[in-house]
Amino acid sequence: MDFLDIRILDILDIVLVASLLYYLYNLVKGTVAINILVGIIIVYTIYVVTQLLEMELLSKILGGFLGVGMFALVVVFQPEIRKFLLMLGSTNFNARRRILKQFRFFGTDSGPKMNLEGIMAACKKMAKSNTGALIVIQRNNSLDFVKNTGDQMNLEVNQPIIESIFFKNSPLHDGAIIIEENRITATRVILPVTNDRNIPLRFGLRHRAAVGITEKTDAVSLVVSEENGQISYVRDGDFVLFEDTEELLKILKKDLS
Ligand SMILES: Nc1ncnc2c1ncn2[C@@H]1O[C@H](COP(=O)(O)OP(=O)(O)OP(=O)(O)O)[C@@H](O)[C@H]1O
Repeated sequence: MDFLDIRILDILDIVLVASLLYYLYNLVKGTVAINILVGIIIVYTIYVVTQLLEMELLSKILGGFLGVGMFALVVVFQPEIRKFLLMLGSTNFNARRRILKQFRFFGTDSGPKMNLEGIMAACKKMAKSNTGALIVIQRNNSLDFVKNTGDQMNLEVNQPIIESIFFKNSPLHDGAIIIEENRITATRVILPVTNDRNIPLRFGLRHRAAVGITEKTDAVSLVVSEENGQISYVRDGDFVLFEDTEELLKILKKDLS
């Protein structure tokens, strides 16, 4: 049968469309654009149904609307399209390296191992003393576009360094730090803040910034609240729940392996 004749290219086609939809969903999640997207999907579904039922007039009207709508979409989604292209263009080569690592026979490690124990120990200590902190760990997408808002650094990650950066009287304590490949590459970074209205009001700008960067990129962020010493972990624009710091360390190791 013809439809069972699936080629490798068809599978690749499906995977590419699925990843495009995933990227798109990540971009519009939590913004008003999601409502517009749902509206378009509804109009398009009605259009397909009217075509199948051969309802000439309605399908012509909807077809015309969708045709003109394409141009309107570019205008309405201009910020999202810009972010999408930025995200695609800034994907660095760590992902490819990681995939290759999976296939490597003799498992020689590429790149330095992340000192997650040091980061967690620092977070625990800062949580005890109610020291606010915002740590962003880069994964595959480059964070260069936010790094430029802060000071470039090149420090190896360890507990005392992180604690001294966020120490209340330190000139570097404001904003976020960026960690890539076990090095702190920027401090005092200003992150994009999420527009998500579902985030509880008790969370201020530090938490909203942690969510914002993980919505726009695949980075993960750790927040220590200055107000109550609570540690939060944010991934893909959502707060990840955990019982204690031991469990959080395990989740982090899994996400960053
Ligand atoms: N866009 C941003 N990017 C990076 N850091 C930010 C941003 N906005 C705020 N911060 C940092 O968060 C700090 C505290 O902000 P705010 O009190 O609103 O956060 P919060 O989420 O209530 O956190 P906390 O529980 O620690 O008070 C600021 O002093 C600043 O260092």
